[in-house]
Amino acid sequence: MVAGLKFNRQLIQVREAQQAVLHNVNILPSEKIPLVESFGRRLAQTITADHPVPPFRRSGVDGYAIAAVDSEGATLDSPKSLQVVETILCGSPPVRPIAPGQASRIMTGAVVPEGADSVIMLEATTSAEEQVHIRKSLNPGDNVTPIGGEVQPGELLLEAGRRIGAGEAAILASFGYAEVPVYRKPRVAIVSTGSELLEVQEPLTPAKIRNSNSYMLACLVREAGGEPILLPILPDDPAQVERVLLDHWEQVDLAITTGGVSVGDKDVLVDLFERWDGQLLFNKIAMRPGSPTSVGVWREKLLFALSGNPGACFVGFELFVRPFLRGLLGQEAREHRETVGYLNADYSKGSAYPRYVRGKMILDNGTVRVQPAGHDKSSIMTSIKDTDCLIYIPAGGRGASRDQLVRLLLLDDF
Ligand SMILES: Nc1nc2c(c(=O)[nH]1)N[C@H]1C(S)=C(S)[C@@H](COP(=O)(O)OP(=O)(O)OC[C@H]3O[C@@H](n4cnc5c(N)ncnc54)[C@H](O)[C@@H]3O)O[C@H]1N2
Ligand code: MOO
Ligand SMILES: [Mg+2]
Repeated sequence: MVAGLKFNRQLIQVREAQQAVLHNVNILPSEKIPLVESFGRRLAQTITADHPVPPFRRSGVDGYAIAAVDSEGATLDSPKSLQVVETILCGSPPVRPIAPGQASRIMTGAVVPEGADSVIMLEATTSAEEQVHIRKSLNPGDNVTPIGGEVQPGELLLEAGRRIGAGEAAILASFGYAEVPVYRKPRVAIVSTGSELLEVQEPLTPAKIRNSNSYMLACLVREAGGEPILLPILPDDPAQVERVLLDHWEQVDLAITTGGVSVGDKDVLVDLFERWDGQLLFNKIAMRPGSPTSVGVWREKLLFALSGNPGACFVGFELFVRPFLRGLLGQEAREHRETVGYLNADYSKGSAYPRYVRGKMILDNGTVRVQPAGHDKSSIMTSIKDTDCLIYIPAGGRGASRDQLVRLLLLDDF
């Protein structure tokens, strides 16, 4: 990019910008971690079943294992009596097969013995000495889960790229993955720039504000499966920003800066882009907020220069950084899930560019409605906490009106 860039920017569409970013995805290497620490991580390997579940014929109730044919015609008033040959507890295989006229006492989760094809619940029996009286007729298979009844050997259980949560952890444990292959967490440097910024612990002084973007971004990075590396706030000095970023460049996979991307005298990232040896992918996007959001490739890594305005910073992360992180973590689907919903209030601000308005979904008796944030200016930070979707308002003069159906980008990570 050449000097004069500040005022000479080439506008591109959001989709083109996203594609330019995603073009630079290289899936991260994998590592093995203990299962107990794997929550929220992304599987680096497809998991298939190497054994059936259950691995043995399993009783679903406490009662007696029998051959169903031996219970034929049994009722409450005319029970069938069988000889009890064994008690089968969980964790110990049965030692005696059932012969005609015989039964074995059995517990929920224990192995159904040879010769038995069903289990009668304890409550439908009475017993005396070595005898059990069956008071109900059973069908073969009643209360027995066959071998492989839940999972057959060779079945696909979990695809690579999947986020590990409760259900995935249960599967991994069942199949013996004490160590889980996951993609390494992307390490993300976060640098807020701006000479007006104070560290969180500092008292307010004239013309200053505390840095909130770094902490917001650190949460977003974590939520997306990355490891945030918070660097100290930096003043509007491009040489210093360049030096600090380069000092950390080896140890990170990407960097996010905030602030200094517009046309102010001290817009420090713009000045950095004029002096660095990187390649700018774009510096002006047809969107609100965050039109000056810029992304470049620097020594084979991406630098996401997000706007300093908190609202624009948030939207910039969602539209560009999160899809990129999904890519690094091996996910096929990198874009946000979408749905549609009815606007719960007029949104009368028109715009030359499409808008991504912070919204909160309301599930109203099977209908999705969406409340646009009351304070949605890009400088507003307090409405971010109530945002679970971005409302897409197409470019145009009139915005959108209450009850109009609008596109929604869901911000949950699937
Ligand atoms: N003449 C023009 N002025 C502006 C334009 C424009 O096109 N022409 N664009 C506006 C838009 S749109 C945006 S968005 C902002 C972009 O600003 P920058 O990315 O350069 O960000 P800064 O100027 O550094 O800061 C903007 C605002 O955000 C506050 N800020 C910055 N960093 C933080 C932080 N870490 N935590 C909390 N708040 C932060 C900063 O104090 C400013 O108030 O430019 C418009 N101007
Ligand atoms: O595009 Mo700026 O991000 O509106 O405030
Ligand atoms: Mg500025």
